[in-house]
Amino acid sequence: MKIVFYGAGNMASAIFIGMIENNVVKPDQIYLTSRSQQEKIMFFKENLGVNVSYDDAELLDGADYVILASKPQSFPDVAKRIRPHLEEKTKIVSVMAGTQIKTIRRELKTENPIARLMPNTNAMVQHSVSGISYSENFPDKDELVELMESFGTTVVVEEDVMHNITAATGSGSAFLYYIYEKYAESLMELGFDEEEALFLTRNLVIGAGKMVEDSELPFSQLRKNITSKHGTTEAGLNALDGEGIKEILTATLNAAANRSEELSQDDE
Ligand SMILES: NC(=O)C1=CN([C@@H]2O[C@H](COP(=O)(O)OP(=O)(O)OC[C@H]3O[C@@H](n4cnc5c(N)ncnc54)[C@H](OP(=O)(O)O)[C@@H]3O)[C@@H](O)[C@H]2O)C=CC1
Ligand SMILES: O=C(O)[C@@H]1CCC=N1
Repeated sequence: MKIVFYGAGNMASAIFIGMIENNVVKPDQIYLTSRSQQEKIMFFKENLGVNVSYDDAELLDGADYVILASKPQSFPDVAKRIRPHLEEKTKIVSVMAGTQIKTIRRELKTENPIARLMPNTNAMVQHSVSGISYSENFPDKDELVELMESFGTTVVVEEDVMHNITAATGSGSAFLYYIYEKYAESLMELGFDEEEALFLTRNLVIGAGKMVEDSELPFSQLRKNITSKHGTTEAGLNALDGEGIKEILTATLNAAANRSEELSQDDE
């Protein structure tokens, strides 16, 4: 199997590191290229044993999969590189937010099978939850799912659901990290110094994550187990509701999903 990544940034590296760590592919089956940051991809070559090249003919020769992992705005340049060398057997997998299958087809001028994947950077620890949608002519869906499940779980969705998946899980961890950042800042306002605030927040998040992983209980029950009648937790939760936590999260997710739609219209 030969898997070629156009783009070796945050998302691509989380995917290939996740795949390698899980032994689903060998490092020498992975080929990386980028726009200009040779140092960065040489680091991956030296530390992981993956291949690196800027020669598109060599990269695409016999490729089973090409992973499109640049920013959507860089895709026209990426397409220019790929177009002349794309072989019929190569399946294309895009992780670009908002870029539609029909746009990828048009830019690459190809009838090759195309899938869209919306992963997240938790791929690095094999915990991405990724949406997948396929072009009609995509063969071997099972092979792709198996590859993608090497770095987490997958849900197959219609392409128009990708906007919501992008918001929910593609961007989702960033929203959670931001809440943790703000939590630590609020702890500093309570009087903890920065080191203490980060230590407390980090361990709180790790512990809560492990509870979610290990417990069969729904979130609501985990919460109820902490909340005494007329106690401190109830007081805090009432303040959270009073500030409109649900509305804030709904607005956050709508803004992200709408931006995905806008990105998809940019390339109409
Ligand atoms: N980050 C995330 O959490 C997620 C990102 N995505 C999607 O993944 C994609 C990449 O995001 P992210 O990894 O964060 O971005 P990064 O900026 O970290 O990486 C972008 C990569 O694309 C490369 N690139 C740009 N132009 C070209 C080109 N002409 N030829 C080859 N490579 C090129 C860059 O190379 P160089 O460094 O040399 O400029 C870089 O390696 C986006 O489309 C985004 O929507 C999807 C889900 C989650
Ligand atoms: O912010 C973005 O546009 C990309 C897509 C999902 C996560 N990062």
